[in-house]
This record gives sequence, structure tokens and C-alpha cells, in this order.
Amino acid sequence: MLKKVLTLVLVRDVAQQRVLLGMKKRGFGAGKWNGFGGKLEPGETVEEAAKRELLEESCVHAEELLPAGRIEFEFQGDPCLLDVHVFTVEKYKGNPHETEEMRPLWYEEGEIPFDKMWADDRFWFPLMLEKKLFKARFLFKGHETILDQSLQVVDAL
Ligand SMILES: CSc1nc2ncnc(N)c2[nH]1
Repeated sequence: MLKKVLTLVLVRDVAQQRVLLGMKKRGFGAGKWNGFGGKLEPGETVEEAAKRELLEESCVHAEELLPAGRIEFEFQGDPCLLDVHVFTVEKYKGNPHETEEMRPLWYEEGEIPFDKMWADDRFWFPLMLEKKLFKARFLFKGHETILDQSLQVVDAL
């Protein structure tokens, strides 16, 4: 199996109990509210890539990345496994702005639009919001159906 490392960043306004999501405007996952992130560039650490993608996609500058979880995605029939490092950001600079990639919007923690997001999010978002480190695996059939999954709280990633 080929493995591709990706980053996924959720910005939190803890004071107002809100989470920043982005409406993906093109490419993989277009039409869904997502976290921010993407691929690593050559020579980049996971953290550097996470900060860069967040800035590029939302104009928000992360001052501190908090590891939140690790998710492995498999898509039936696709030999490439996605190894996603999930981070939350509570200390950041700048206000979210729409970019070519993403239209950012703050959502109240109790009103996350799970039915307009990837199907996996509803399973791990609650752990992320409770600051419980998690490891998960999802086997997708297409982009909407989860065939198999595992999710566990861990002491360390
Ligand atoms: C490939 S499956 C996937 N789940 C996701 N959840 C939130 N934001 C993403 N970009 C996600 N991708």
C-alpha cells in the first residue's frame, strides 16, 4: 500500500465555543465543509505543512498547533492510504478570509454541519472538542459511504 501523509487543522475559538470550517471550492472534497490542510511539500515537517496550508487556505496564522489525532483513510479500490495528522489551533493571528480553495465560516460547537461534511467527522469531532487524543481508521466506498471504521482514545499519538 502507498501512504500519503496529509494534515488537517481545526481552528477553535474556545471563548465563543466555535470551530472554523472551510467550504472546499474545488478539488478533493469540494462541496463539503472541511478542516484546513493538505499535502506536505518536500523538506517540510508535518507541522510546517499544517501551518502553511491553514494560512494559504484561510489567511489564519497558527501560533501553536495542538496534536489532536491521527486518522488513516482507505478508499475501496484505491491503493493509496491517506495518513492524516489532525491538529487543533487555539492561538492564532489574523481573521479568516475566503481564498480560491476555501470559504471559511465559524460554526458553534453544537451546530457543526455534519451532514455537509465528510462522513467520518461526526465520529471523531466530539473527541477532538473534548481534547481526547484519538486514533481512527475509516474505509470508504466512494466519498460518502463508510464500510468499516475503528476509533479509539489514546494516551499518545
Ligand atoms: C479524506 S476523508 C476527510 N475527512 C475529513 N474531515 C475533515 N476535513 C477533511 N479535509 C477531511 N477529509
